[in-house]
Amino acid sequence: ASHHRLWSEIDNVVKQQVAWARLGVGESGTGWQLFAEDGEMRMYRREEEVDGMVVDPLKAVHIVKGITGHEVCHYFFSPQYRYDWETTLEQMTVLETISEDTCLFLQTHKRIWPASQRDVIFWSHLRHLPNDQDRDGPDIWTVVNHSTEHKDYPANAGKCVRIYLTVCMLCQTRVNPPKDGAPISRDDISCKITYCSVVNPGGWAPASVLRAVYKREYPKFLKRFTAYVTNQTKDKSIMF
Ligand SMILES: CCCCCc1ccc(-c2ccc(S(=O)(=O)CCO)cc2)cc1/C=C\c1ccccn1
Repeated sequence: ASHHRLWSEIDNVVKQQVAWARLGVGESGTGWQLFAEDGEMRMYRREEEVDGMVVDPLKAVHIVKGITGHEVCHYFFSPQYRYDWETTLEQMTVLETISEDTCLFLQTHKRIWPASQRDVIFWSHLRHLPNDQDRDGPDIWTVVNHSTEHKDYPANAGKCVRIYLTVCMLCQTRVNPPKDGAPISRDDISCKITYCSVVNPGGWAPASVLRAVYKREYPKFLKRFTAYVTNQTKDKSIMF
């Protein structure tokens, strides 16, 4: 693809995020704390503060039957579906379509009492990392969202507090080929999802409020999003 102005930053952040996402949450001693479980979904966080602000990294691992990593990343990346699954979204603007797999978004999220309303500007990049180079390597589809600046939307100029985030949705598709050589159906596929996020809430917000928001909103978000993809794809041919 023709390289654009953000290309080198995107390439570096994507490589770093893929490596980070592929690190397991290890033994309990590694500081990751399981805080939510639902069926195959496990959600972990680390309690970290920067300048007295909560910036708890989050890592979720989920296994969803009947969908592929390409489908998960397609519905996570594409702006036209976002209002269907992102419940805390108040306003989303595509500031720039940089290439067919890279966009610049401005989002305002609904105010969560007692904190003030937040907005965020981030580039979003969809990438397929095929496993052809190393035979047994995993075939990965990923979307990385990473905060950036935009000259027309300076931080904290309006009513919203600007937040900063890095998010990685990393997917690996598993196929159990049917014994009788029949064509692969949705019963023969599943997707292992690793969702990582680090959000700096910008201006001050009470640690208890932030941790309560994350504890409530992240499990809801991942369950709702994956159910959305399942529902959108169930009658469509498989997008590998
Ligand atoms: C006081 C409240 C401060 C936090 C507000 C907030 C900040 C960031 C974000 C957020 C979360 C996920 C993304 S994404 O994964 O890139 C997908 C595209 O939308 C982008 C933004 C949301 C929310 C507000 C609520 C909230 C918190 C978690 C999970 C879900 N909602």
